[in-house]
Amino acid sequence: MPFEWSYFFSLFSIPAFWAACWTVVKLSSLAWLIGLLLGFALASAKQASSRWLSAPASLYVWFFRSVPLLVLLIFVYNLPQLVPASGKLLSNPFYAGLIALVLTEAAYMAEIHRGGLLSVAKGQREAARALGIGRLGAQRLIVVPQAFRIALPTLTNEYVTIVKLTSLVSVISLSELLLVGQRLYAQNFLVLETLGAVAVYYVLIVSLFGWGLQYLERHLDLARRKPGTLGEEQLAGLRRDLPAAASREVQARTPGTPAALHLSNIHKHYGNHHVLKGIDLSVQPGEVLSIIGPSGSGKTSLIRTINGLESIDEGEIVLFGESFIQAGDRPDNRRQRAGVRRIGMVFQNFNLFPHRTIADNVMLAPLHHGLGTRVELRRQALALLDKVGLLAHADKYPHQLSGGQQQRVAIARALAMKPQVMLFDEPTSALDPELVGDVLAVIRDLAREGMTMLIVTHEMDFALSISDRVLFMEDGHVQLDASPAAIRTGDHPRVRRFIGLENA
Ligand SMILES: Nc1ncnc2c1ncn2[C@@H]1O[C@H](COP(=O)(O)OP(=O)(O)OP(=O)(O)O)[C@@H](O)[C@H]1O
Repeated sequence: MPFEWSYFFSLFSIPAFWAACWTVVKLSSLAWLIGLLLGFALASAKQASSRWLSAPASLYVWFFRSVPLLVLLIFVYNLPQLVPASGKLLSNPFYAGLIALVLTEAAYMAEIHRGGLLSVAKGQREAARALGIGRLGAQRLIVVPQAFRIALPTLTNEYVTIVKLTSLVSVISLSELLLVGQRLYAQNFLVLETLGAVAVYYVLIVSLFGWGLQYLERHLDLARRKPGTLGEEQLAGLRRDLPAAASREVQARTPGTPAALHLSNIHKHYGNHHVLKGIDLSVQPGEVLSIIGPSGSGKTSLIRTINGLESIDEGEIVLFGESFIQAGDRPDNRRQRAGVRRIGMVFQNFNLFPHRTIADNVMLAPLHHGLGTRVELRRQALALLDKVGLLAHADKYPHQLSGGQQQRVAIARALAMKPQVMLFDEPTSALDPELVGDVLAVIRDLAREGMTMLIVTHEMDFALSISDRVLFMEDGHVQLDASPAAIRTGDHPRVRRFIGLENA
């Protein structure tokens, strides 16, 4: 029997098919959208620290990924036999189909979202926390946008899967494409022609929406965004409008003012590993301290405890005379968060927010904390970028900058919160040697301005030239706390050997 081409083509002008197309589009889009939201809630619950959230979410995902959609469809459609009150909704095959699809898809999409959430680096959350941004704010501004971009290609693919799965809803008599086709070939037996047309309708829907979602993907792909460097004329125009970047009050060292930081008897364990063994330390306003010592001596651990990124097991940290961190504190509590806002942190790996422009990175935290209007804060951000020599790059994304430039943006980002103390955790360790100088120059300028700073560094010449005091740490203890001059001239063979002032 020859293929009936004229009949095949006539199927594209049948209103029932176009109505079925619309049903498929509505059903798939709603199932995708609701599944997307529900899946995200499930993924977040699955990652929660509370078992009361993670256990039910895991159970849901496990169960609904295991049940075949066809079984679920028939079950949901027949549920009114068991729960008559549900009959109003579920006797409509569209809603019964939608509910079954959402139940299944939410389980799949939860796993896709979870993959996205897991791939957002830990440093992103830490950077948010160091800027005083709470857990919810960090999720909304930093984690979710990045996780969504990562998950989008797989989520797009899931839309295609849903469109095809809607053909199963024909078993509960929804007039979607397959059922319209089946009704036709049951009368005329032109099975191949009819199914051929049904296939074409599906391909049409998948292609149209697939292209739409691919366009969205491309639009969100940061690698494709390449804003240029601003020209001299633009820079001159911008500078005319900028406030001075004096971002904080210089702390006067007058007798009687409380120490900027006072650490007493700080102990820290990682499991059985005793990393900080009773650190006592006072830092006066405007003082610059460099912390040096062999690898594993506890330098990074110490600096991370000072802004609450690590908890302490014993001791207390007092900030400008006010209790800030105590052993046994609930992490990220209100008192700590208020203190953290007074401390700026610069990380070894910069931890810039890759989905935001450079200017947005700098203004994100002050905007979140309501420290000014968007216009004022953008001007302040541009002034800070000018201060660190990066105004021309304000509208670029972090991936367009060198490591040294990224680190200078990270310093500007920390300064935007007008901190009273700055912490630097090996700020130049991840940089090529030729990029180190510019970052150190920015830190040196801050020291000259009187910023209170603690700097973990392996740059010995820098540490000796910039610091009021150098702390030498070894095995969780501060072995020496002395001025650079005292280290140069004093009898400290171990430290002098470490610094390279004496041969081993
Ligand atoms: N999150 C962690 N979990 C378990 N152990 C850790 C953790 N962070 C650090 N440590 C351990 O604590 C010790 C001190 O680490 P820390 O990073 O503070 O040393 P450091 O002096 O900064 O070293 P480096 O100069 O190499 O960065 C090391 O032995 C390290 O392995």
